[in-house]
Amino acid sequence: MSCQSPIVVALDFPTMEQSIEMAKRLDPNQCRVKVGKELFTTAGPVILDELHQLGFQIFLDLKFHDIPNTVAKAVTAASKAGVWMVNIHASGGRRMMESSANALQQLTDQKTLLIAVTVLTSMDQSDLAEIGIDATPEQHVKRLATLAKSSGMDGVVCSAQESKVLSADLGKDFVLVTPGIRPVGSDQGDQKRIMTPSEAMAAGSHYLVMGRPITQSIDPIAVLAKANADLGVML
Ligand SMILES: O=C(O)c1cc(=O)[nH]c(=O)n1[C@@H]1O[C@H](COP(=O)(O)O)[C@@H](O)[C@H]1O
Repeated sequence: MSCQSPIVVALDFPTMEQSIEMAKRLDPNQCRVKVGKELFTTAGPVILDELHQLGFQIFLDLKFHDIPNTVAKAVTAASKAGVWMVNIHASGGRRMMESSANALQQLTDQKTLLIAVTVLTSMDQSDLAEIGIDATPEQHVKRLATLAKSSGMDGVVCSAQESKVLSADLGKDFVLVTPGIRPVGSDQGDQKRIMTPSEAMAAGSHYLVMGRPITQSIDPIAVLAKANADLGVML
């Protein structure tokens, strides 16, 4: 049975041992997990097998961005590894996204959600200006998300601050995955566009990615349980 909670815990750890130790404290009925660049680079694909054996659905967050052929092959490999969700950069453009979506459609036995990253939640308008983008984060997210939808993506990664407008414009079935989630009182860190879990869900987010507020807290299980309870998740 698939997990009822929208929370995806980012296992951003420097070693396989630390990530497995954290995963064993978590419960696959209470969250999904995310494997990102740090952990995957250290541990390799075996981390996916280990987490699957513990019963978790996995978001493989490697944010692929390359020529269409290369990215299509990479998402195919991810899907064959059985991950629940994988992401690529929307700024790679239509052909990159379409070739990836087409490649996954060729696979009959596995449905992996294919999600496009729009504007990183660590960026604000001044960061966009510096890389030559003369738009607000919301304008640029809307533009990339619209392109992602028409290129066959299942959804996008954005900040929860954009969830309301994307949900209205692109429909409630277009999956919105939102990092930059900060419960009241938690440290913002390097994130710029943040929201609390309840606000994010009310805005239309489907999945909430939470790393440090859970994994670096004194009692990760308590923080996760409180977030689920605040969201009214029946476990
Ligand atoms: O694709 C992502 O998961 C992602 C996209 C984005 O725009 N912002 C973002 O923070 N992330 C990831 O989400 C996680 C957020 O972690 P915390 O800031 O510790 O909650 C990290 O693993 C990031 O790599």
